[in-house]
Amino acid sequence: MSKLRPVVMCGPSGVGKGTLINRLMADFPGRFGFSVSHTTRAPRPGEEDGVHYNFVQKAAMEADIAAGKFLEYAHVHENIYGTSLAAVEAVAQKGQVCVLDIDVQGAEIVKKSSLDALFVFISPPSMEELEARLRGRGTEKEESIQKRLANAAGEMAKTKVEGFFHAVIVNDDLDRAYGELKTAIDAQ
Ligand SMILES: Nc1ncnc2c1ncn2[C@@H]1O[C@H](COP(=O)(O)OP(=O)(O)OP(=O)(O)O)[C@@H](O)[C@H]1O
Ligand SMILES: Nc1nc2c(ncn2[C@@H]2O[C@H](COP(=O)(O)O)[C@@H](O)[C@H]2O)c(=O)[nH]1
Repeated sequence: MSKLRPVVMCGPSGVGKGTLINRLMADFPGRFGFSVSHTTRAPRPGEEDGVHYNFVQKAAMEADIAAGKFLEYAHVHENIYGTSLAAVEAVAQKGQVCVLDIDVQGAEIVKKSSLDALFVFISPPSMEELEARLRGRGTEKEESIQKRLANAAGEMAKTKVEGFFHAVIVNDDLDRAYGELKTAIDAQ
């Protein structure tokens, strides 16, 4: 892996984006840097402010958006999520390849930005398996699971747009999917 573009990871909630990203970061220590997003959702048990997300109040995030501090932001599952310019810059400053885990709306904005990124979509093997993973993770209340499943179809529709994603990877077997992710990153 020589000089690499930032990697934008998309896919429905619960498909395994975070799992794949964590594996990539663990396998290549110091090579990749995670873009720590801002979100107005509440932290889950075990999530650390400034590590998994910057957890912020809605009014503060809206003020920062108005001040032009975000590369992209979107309303996702009834919360606001966004990538600050500072988050991407912090990774670049360390000489690392920036990895963004964002939804499709955010990816559309990044695509139009000056960030020349590799766009990867992670697909579930089936909706039943996606639901099983979301439930199995044990982080969401029923209402949130339903919202995330309802939004999944819209996210997956974007894979039909010719040329938007450089790679679409079905995360059925984790080892195989991870191998495909590395190949896609290497092939850019
Ligand atoms: N290939 C796989 N086979 C079975 N389970 C998997 C696989 N990949 C991930 N999982 C499991 O699915 C659950 C969801 O994974 P993960 O949290 O990485 O999803 P995500 O796409 O990052 O979700 P979100 O967008 O909500 O953050 C986790 O419990 C994870 O261990
Ligand atoms: N447009 C953006 N989407 C983001 C960002 N950070 C995360 N996300 C997406 O939100 C959903 C839900 O995440 P969760 O942590 O609540 O499960 C997920 O699919 C992410 O891809 C962001 O900065 N911008």
